[in-house]
Amino acid sequence: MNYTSIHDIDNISAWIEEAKTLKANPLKHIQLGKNKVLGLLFFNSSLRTRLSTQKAALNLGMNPIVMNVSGDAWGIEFGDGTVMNGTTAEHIKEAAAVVSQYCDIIAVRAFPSLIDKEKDESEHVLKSFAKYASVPIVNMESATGHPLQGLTDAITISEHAKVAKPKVVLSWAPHIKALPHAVGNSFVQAMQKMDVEFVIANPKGYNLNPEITGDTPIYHNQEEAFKDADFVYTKNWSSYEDYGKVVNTDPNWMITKEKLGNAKFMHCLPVRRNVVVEDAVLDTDSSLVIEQANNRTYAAQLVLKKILENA
Ligand SMILES: NCCC[C@H](NC(=O)CCC(=O)O)C(=O)O
Ligand SMILES: NC(=O)OP(=O)(O)O
Repeated sequence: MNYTSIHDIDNISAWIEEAKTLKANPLKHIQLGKNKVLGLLFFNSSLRTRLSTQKAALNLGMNPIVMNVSGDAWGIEFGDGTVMNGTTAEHIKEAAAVVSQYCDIIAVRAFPSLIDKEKDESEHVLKSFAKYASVPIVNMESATGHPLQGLTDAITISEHAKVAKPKVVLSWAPHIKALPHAVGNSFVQAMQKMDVEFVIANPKGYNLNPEITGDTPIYHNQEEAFKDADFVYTKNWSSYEDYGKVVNTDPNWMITKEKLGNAKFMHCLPVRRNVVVEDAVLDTDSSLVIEQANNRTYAAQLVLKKILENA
């Protein structure tokens, strides 16, 4: 069993309930991962994913080993039949096979280029690991998805929902850099599986991949979208249409306390204060961001537990 996308969740309510059970008693399955090794390979920066996934492994009695692949490892070639006379020193065929001998599960973080849409959408890094590794693969944020985050967010919303079918808004917010679509995509996919009223708010030119958003309503008017919201999940992403470009930095899309009203604020972190969201939101009880980051441990622990049980 691999965990590479929100679609790998067969029954989200059951997964959420099991994650809550793990959270209540995190060390209950400390024997399950005994003598098993989790390899964490990072092609990009991380704070939460790197630490919470290790913590999850430790809670299951596994031994995590971590590598910053970009920079520390040899440059990995992903192309088939490439004459490797350039900057890459070893092929994914060898790298994945070798790492599989050291690890019982391999977790990978590899962000998109945001330049070559087709290549990013092919998920060539994650898929190559899945193809050439002989052990299960976990996605720690790939070009198009961040399913550990999406599962975390579903757990957090379930914990904080005060009504049977809460209204959840995914809102784009400004940022100075071109950011990936992965977090937004996985959040959309998670909410589509939940019993919530779900809408998206983003400026024109910022619609996410329509194959992912499907029939989820998209508003270009933030105020209208926020009406009666219980949860406002905020994230910047670059344009999908004009792939990887920053086509709008309108500060009026920043989340303020006034706009939020009684809704809870959510963000995957890291967040740029007073660009994406004002201090007045993050520094009050309206913000769930620290609790979300805590739930990363239990989402990862649930995924690792399911993989270990399947092995
Ligand atoms: N893993 C959570 C988000 C990671 C990444 N954010 C960033 O790159 C923010 C960088 C910055 O603010 O400089 C993203 O949007 O996918
Ligand atoms: N939310 C999240 O994935 O954070 P990191 O990028 O710090 O791992």
